[in-house]
Amino acid sequence: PADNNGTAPTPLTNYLDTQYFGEISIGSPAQMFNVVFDTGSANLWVPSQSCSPFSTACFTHNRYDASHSRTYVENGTGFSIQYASGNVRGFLSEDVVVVGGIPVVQVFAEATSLSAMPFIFAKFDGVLGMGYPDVAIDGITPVFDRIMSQHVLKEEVFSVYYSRDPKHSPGGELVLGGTDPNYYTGSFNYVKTKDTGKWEVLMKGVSVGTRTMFCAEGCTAVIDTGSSYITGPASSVSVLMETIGADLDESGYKVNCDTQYSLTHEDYILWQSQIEGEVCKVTFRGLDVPPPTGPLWILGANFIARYYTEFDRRHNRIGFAAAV
Ligand SMILES: CC(C)(C)OC(=O)N[C@@H]1CNC[C@H](C(=O)N(Cc2cccc(Cl)c2Cl)C2CC2)C1
Repeated sequence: PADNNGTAPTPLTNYLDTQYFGEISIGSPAQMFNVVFDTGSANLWVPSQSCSPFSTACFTHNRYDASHSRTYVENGTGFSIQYASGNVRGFLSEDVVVVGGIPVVQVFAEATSLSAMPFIFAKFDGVLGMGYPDVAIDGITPVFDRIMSQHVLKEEVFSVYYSRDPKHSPGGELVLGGTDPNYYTGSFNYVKTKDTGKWEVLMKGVSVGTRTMFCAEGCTAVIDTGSSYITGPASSVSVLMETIGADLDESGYKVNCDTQYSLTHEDYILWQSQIEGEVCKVTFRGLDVPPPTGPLWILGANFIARYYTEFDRRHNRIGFAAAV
């Protein structure tokens, strides 16, 4: 349950600074799942026991077994999500879901097919969407809305800390109902959400040093805890990468590791040791989202790792503070 000051923390695991996930349970007795708490979506789905044996991505993850839960309620409505990078198909079920110790009766999707790309790379089992109900597929009330209607939280907010060091424990923390002062310094700077219904803000510009290079007249930025990187219109990102001397190859932008960056490079350079030696990946990606949704920038995990973020449903605003 929410602890005595009306907040409920969930520790997160940091996998390679690109996937941050925490544990929830579904069913009675509890079946445990690792989920990404994704502000860019608003549905809960986990792999299903009745997943096709040919779906590798399904088979290498924890699967929900309705027949082993005494609180399972059948629904059966079809469900599918089309991601940019893949898709999830299945059917709806209802059961008790426990997040941060708070139980809710929740309609969620049992995934019976998960596209190999990208889910074979996923260390998490499923996704718990923390977006607004407007984004929810099949009009399902999202988990956080079910928790808010229980009036157990001190504030109708949730906050996210993502560590920047895979060795740091915990790798991050989600707090329902408040913030965790252990993970930020200074005060919050609040930004109104663009039009309520999505965790997106009006970004006033993208600058390198003191020079505003893009979005000078304002553009949309999604604050997306479920995305690994910062993405922007491909043309803008390619100019940005040129400025920092990065080259593009099939796996994204790279720079050589000993180039000094006047800009806080640790915020967007991901050092990885690979077979062929050390590789420094730039965590910016070009991604052209077609209108009307796009063009937009997506500020993902590496942005959130730099700025402790509070998502405020009461005031439809997002707060940023310097992460420790
Ligand atoms: C329109 C709608 C379907 C709601 O859009 C979304 O749901 N949009 C989601 C927005 N947030 C990121 C989501 C995403 O890309 N992944 C895949 C992913 C991300 C990082 C690392 C890995 Cl390995 C993977 Cl598989 C889900 C896991 C969160 C899509």
